[in-house]
Amino acid sequence: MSSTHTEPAPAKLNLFLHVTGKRDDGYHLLDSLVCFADCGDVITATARDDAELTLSITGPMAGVLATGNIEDNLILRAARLLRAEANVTQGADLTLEKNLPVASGIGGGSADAAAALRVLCRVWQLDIPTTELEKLALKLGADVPVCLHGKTVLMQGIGEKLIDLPELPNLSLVLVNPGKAVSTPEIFAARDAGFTEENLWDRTARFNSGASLAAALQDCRNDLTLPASGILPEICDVLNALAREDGCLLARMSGSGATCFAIYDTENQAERAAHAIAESQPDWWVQATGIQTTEDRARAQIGASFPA
Ligand SMILES: C[C@@](CO)(OP(=O)(O)O)[C@H](O)COP(=O)(O)OP(=O)(O)OC[C@H]1O[C@@H](n2ccc(N)nc2=O)[C@H](O)[C@@H]1O
Ligand SMILES: Nc1ncnc2c1ncn2[C@@H]1O[C@H](COP(=O)(O)OP(=O)(O)O)[C@@H](O)[C@H]1O
Repeated sequence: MSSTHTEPAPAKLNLFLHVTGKRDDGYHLLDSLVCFADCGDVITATARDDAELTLSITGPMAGVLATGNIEDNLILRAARLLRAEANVTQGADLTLEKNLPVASGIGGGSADAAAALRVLCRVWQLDIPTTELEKLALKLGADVPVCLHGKTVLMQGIGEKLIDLPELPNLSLVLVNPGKAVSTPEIFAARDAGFTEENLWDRTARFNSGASLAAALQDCRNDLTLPASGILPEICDVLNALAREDGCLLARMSGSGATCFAIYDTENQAERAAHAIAESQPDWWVQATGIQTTEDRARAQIGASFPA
């Protein structure tokens, strides 16, 4: 059996994000509908005979991550943690193809950490129960458990409570980032509103189209949009650019920003919107995409990557 394996690290989307409380340690309690886009980073790992862990970073968004302190990368932090907890003596050579903008509210680092845990379990042939792996994931960041889970869920607690939901219809999405990073702790700290009630989302609801899902999402919001756009006003420009394109059913920020997404009525409209926005704003990151379905996840199990 080959000792090289590849795992996709899909972009995480918070279709809504309600802040419902705050813990004594400063972490916020969330209620968020999370799904995964059909685009993202890609992690590859090859087992080594010695104990070394290496990481090389390629791809259009490698930038600061490749020139910064590589030891701090969430992929190596995940690898070190897994190796220690599972008493592994082998090392691994890892590569990250960085396609997602960094610090952008779509969980790039968290998705990478989760994919690193998954790929290393395969490379090192570890059979760790999901609950144990999720506990380990939480030590790496509040968003890592949901990225490890990789399915549409209602995420609560600080990110550790994951409630499965009926599958969503595929969506015609456009993701846009204005090319500026925002800091998650800074956005939470800038929030001065009260808290939103928990459990506003009907967990049994099934949607047969993007339009019916978008209609239900109108009753929800992203509670971090106000503090984030106070810090980075370009977020309002991104939301306006998405909203004014034909067929836009909903435009909203994901996570702590600055990436925003819009749901369009048809795939053609999403493609046209992406094209128009990219043309008028060449410095923005613009991506037309769908969401991960059960079929996509099944393909991922056999090492498939994302569509070009
Ligand atoms: C806001 C969310 C929503 O999905 O997404 P992103 O914007 O990161 O994509 C996540 O909760 C981000 O999770 P993650 O990026 O893993 O956060 P962590 O590294 O654990 O925490 C960074 C900092 O953010 C704040 N934080 C994070 C999560 C949370 N539930 N409450 C918080 O207050 C804390 O100040 C914490 O010190
Ligand atoms: N593999 C990685 N990809 C992206 N960011 C990483 C990675 N490893 C460490 N980081 C750091 O994690 C922070 C959060 O990045 P990211 O997870 O992309 O943000 P967000 O969760 O808001 O999308 C950044 O400051 C970045 O420097």
